[in-house]
Amino acid sequence: MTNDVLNALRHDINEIDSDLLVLLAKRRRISHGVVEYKIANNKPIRDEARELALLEKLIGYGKSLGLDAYYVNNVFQTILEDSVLHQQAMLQKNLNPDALSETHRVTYLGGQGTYSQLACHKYFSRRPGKLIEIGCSSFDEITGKVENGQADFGLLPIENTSSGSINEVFDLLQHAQVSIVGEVTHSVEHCLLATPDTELSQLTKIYAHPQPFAQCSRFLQGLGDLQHETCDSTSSALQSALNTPNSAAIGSAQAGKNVGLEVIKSNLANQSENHSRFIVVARKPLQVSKQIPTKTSLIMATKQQAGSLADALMVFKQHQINLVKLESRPVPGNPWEEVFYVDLEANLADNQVKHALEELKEHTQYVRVLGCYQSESLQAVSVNT
Ligand SMILES: C=C(O[C@@H]1C=C(C(=O)O)C=C[C@H]1O)C(=O)O
Repeated sequence: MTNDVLNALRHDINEIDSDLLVLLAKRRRISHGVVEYKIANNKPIRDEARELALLEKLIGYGKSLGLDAYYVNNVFQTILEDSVLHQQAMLQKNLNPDALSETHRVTYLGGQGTYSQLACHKYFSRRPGKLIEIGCSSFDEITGKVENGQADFGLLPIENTSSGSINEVFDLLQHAQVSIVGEVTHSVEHCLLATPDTELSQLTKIYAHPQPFAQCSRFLQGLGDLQHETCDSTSSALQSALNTPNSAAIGSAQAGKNVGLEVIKSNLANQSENHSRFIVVARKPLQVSKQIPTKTSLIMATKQQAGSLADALMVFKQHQINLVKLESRPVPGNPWEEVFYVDLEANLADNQVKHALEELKEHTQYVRVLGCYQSESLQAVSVNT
């Protein structure tokens, strides 16, 4: 094959890709139109029966065109997720017109190329307006900037599929005067990043934030006796690796590329599916439409007596409220006392949640609602392929 033939084929591929983008943009605009109907008719945003019918039809049609079911399913699950999350964000904007202004100042840990920045872009890409990013060097600084009005939103990682809950953030939520207004999940692909031509065997030191160290513990054990230096953020780990011979940092391939570091090993995390969930905090709570899946997060301290946690949890059962997370943390300054963080699959505006919170007071020393927000962990419809 000559170069000209290759170029001609690539030209055709480029044209098809552009056409696909035009069609995707058109599909998204039409799906935005559907929101108006759903608002006017008070219908849930998500229609799983429609999604299933659509996927089955597309998979069948795809087969007749020689496209395998797995491929068609994957492509359209991504399109549907985008469509539903965009519609939900539009509905939320409609309900809270003042919450997202023309510009939003968002603060997160570290700077360019950090997982926090990637999650921030993912969350705000679905929300119109100009993004002003403010990098911080600690979680305290993030909530501080939201509390004192220097930022409108803060992004905090709360849990990871490999390393579990991020205790520092749970502890911060006990006192910070902020409300949880959103969540976003982002896949985290840890790589070992070093200056060009550095070999794995030459490394004497690795820089990383404590979270990547925990999430890649098995890979690191296999490397033997290397020095580990913890950094405030992935951005500072990258800078240290840039300035120190025979060292590497743990971060995303993109973050490395941004600063001129190369990937010397990828897929470092203990679990191949490594995802982090971030919460979005603001000064004021938001209202969440009953037409979308919602989470309510609480913090509660049970009474110091036998069975008090079980009694508190029974309240949720009696009101048929599904609990999706329960985390306990010690109370600073009161050794052996615990507070519990609870995520409910429910809307604070629902009557059963209001009644449950009222009853919960009888079984607890205190209860505080941390926020009610749009749940972004969409469960994809399952289709036979
Ligand atoms: C667009 C709609 O809303 C959602 C998005 C869908 C889509 O993008 O095709 C399908 C069903 C709904 O979950 C709709 O109800 O038609």
